[in-house]
Amino acid sequence: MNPVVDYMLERPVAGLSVRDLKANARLKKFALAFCVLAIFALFITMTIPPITKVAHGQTSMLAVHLLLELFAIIIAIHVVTISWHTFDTKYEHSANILICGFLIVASCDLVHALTYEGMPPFLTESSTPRAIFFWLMGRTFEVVTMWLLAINWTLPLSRKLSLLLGVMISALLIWFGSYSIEAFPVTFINGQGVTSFKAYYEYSLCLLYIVVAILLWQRANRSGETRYYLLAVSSFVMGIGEISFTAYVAPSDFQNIFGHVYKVVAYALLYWATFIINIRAPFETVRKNEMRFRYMLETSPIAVRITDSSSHKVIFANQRYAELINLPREQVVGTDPILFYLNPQDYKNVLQQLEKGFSVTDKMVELKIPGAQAAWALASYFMLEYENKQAVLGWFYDVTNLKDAEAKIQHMAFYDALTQLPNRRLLMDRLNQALATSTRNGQYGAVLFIDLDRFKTINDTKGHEIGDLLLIEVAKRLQYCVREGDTVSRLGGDEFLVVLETLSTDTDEAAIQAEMVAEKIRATLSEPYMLKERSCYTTSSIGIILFTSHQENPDDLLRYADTAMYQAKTSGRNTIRFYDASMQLAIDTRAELEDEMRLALKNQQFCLYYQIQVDNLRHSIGAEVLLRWQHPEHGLISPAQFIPLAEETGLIIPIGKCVLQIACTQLAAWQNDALTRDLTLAVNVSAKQFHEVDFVNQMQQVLLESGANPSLLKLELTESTMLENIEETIAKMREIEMLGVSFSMDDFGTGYSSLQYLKRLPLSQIKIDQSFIRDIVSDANDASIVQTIIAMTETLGLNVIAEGVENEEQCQFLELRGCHAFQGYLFSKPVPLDEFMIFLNNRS
Ligand SMILES: Nc1nc2c(ncn2[C@@H]2O[C@@H]3COP(=O)(O)O[C@H]4[C@@H](O)[C@H](n5cnc6c(=O)[nH]c(N)nc65)O[C@@H]4COP(=O)(O)O[C@H]3[C@H]2O)c(=O)[nH]1
Repeated sequence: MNPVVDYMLERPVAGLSVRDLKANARLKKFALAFCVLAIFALFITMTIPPITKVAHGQTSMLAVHLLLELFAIIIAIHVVTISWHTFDTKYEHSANILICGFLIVASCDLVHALTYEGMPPFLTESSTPRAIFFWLMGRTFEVVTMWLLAINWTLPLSRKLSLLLGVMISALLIWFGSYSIEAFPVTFINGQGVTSFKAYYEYSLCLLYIVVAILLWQRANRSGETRYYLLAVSSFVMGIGEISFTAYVAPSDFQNIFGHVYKVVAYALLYWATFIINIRAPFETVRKNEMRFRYMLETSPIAVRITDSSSHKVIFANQRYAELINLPREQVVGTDPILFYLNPQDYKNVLQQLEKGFSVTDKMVELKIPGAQAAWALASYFMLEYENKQAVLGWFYDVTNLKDAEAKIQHMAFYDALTQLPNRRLLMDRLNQALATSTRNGQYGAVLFIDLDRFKTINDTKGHEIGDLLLIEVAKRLQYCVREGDTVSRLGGDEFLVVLETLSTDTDEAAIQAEMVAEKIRATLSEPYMLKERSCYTTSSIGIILFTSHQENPDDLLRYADTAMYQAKTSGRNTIRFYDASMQLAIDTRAELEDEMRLALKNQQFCLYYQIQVDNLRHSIGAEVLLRWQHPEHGLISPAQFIPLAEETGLIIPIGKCVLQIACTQLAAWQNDALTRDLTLAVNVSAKQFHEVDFVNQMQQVLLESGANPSLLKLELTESTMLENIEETIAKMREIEMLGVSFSMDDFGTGYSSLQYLKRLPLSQIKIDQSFIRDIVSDANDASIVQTIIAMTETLGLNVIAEGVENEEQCQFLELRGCHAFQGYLFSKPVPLDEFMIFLNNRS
């Protein structure tokens, strides 16, 4: 038998199992058919004249009657006894009614049989009216009992009191029927048959029986309980049987006997109903419960196993257990469970605990699975009696997937997904351990910070896929270069970190050892790579820091190694550098400066100085704006100190925007003053700023917002800025030129100074770098360079201006060579705006 299939049949549908529903449907058909048959039989009976005798002679009639009545009496007593014994079961609500009611019915029917005409005297003489009285009482109490049953009424009495009530009513009726029958209406007249009282009484009973039958039928439909259908049919048969008791003339008439037969049939149905209630139903419930539990076991996602506690062999296992240990179900029974434990001691300990009377719950066990990966289960064990044997019940909740997921999560938390190397978190942990070991044994350790040179270029030019493959290959090579106890990790991007342990106790020796490993790494990483059939090359810059005691902080060690790596990078890449404290100081200062610069921008500590530009007649022709940082602690800071870092960090972009805005606003303001109306303003623009994608838009916007005259604005770009991506630069310069803005090439002469490029660039002016001006009078070389530059600008039709003019000799020299614009301390140093305005006023 398959418990699952079996359970499905027993599964409740609207409170009833499929089986119950089918059985009820069958029973209903049977009941209805039975009722129709009973009516038909009655109809036939009623058409037969009443004189027909069924028995030959009085004696045989008595025997037949007694037999028929005995059957009913036995069943009535049966109902009483079964109800007595099932009083405490779920049918108890009807039990006390049945005890009391059917005890009266049984007593009445017994005395009815004993007082039947022709029977020997019982208490008094037997007679038909007496027998009829007990008959009518029996039926009356019977129909009332059934009615109470149909409406589910309960006698508020105990079992014993219900019995006592039944005995008392029975005794009262027997006494009345035996000694005071005269007080009861006449029911039978010899030779005439039953009286109309008796007939109407029977008709009333018939009606009541039928009403009760209907009520019971409705109850059966509502509850789905089979017994109510049977009780309903029983009541119906009893009811229509009553009609035949209205038709006989002599007690031995066929109709009387036929009525008794109906009663026997009705009682047979009653017996069936009580049998179902009291005998079959409990077994049925037990069977269903058993099936339900089996089903639960079979469909349980938890593996269940029962082992004999003496032989230790499996005596029961559900399907899930068979799946868990990867064996066909039929092979599981008889196996020794200990064979499946990865650590058999686990199971032995469990058995010991159980023997001591303890249960073992939620124990994590690892199971050996034939032909498969080991499984993890959360197991609980209990002692149990199973099929009369002492047994061990084991529940196993398969947590292999959870364990795998846990391992995966742990791996993800501590390992880099691309290279599978320990990540920063795990590295810090290992570094802490290495520091502790080093403190204990006094041996040096080392942190190697490895950064791939030009990895970004490889990534950009060859694609990220190749970049990823390169990182994976680098990880492999790094692991190959170190010992087993050392840690190789990836911090992210192209940065790797190696922690070397147990180096020498001597500093120099440890440094040599660390350098040897670093050199091996450097050489190995610079070997060519074949990635997706494409050859690829890279080198690495390695920074090293040695450590020896736990006083070192892992974060600091990483920072120092990073600094050393940076040092290696600035020393030309593909090199190794040990950490140097002065380098760290410089880096820290830089970092500090960067933070301060951001703050300065926020707090508007940047301001502009103006330096006059004049022509050969010393007339003011314009000015150059030069940035200053008014530091709250360090005073005025020159741009030479912060512009390079601002460029490196990108801060030059917001700073440059700010300069442009102030300069243009100032230019617009000058429009209203005759003294300044014609002055040009030169603004330095850094390469980063100029190459911003929307620089043209920025210019456009700043001009629009400020209202400055673009033709008076001059942007100073260095030669290197212009030559970086020359085509794009030219295009951009042309766009800006269209706005009316002109360009001056700053620091000319210090760079490439190619005539070919100069010709193509939309410049209006060239600014000779002050380094040539400084010694122009004394240095023939500088003099000839300046002369060439001036000649070149003439050829190209460009203006020329000399910066850093500090004395008259320099100025005259330049003038003589054809340079007619000057800027320098000879005229004025860069000064704040108010000073600049005073200066202009004084000059005028
Ligand atoms: N010894 C000497 N020096 C003279 C003389 N006349 C002018 N100078 C200095 O020469 C520098 C000329 O500026 P620069 O070549 O554009 O060189 C500038 C420029 O490249 C950059 N800079 C200044 N302001 C800005 C700015 O707003 N944006 C950008 N991107 N760079 C700026 O900082 C550099 C240095 O600026 P400063 O320190 O102001 O230095 C200025 C100026 O003070 C002189 O007769 N003798």
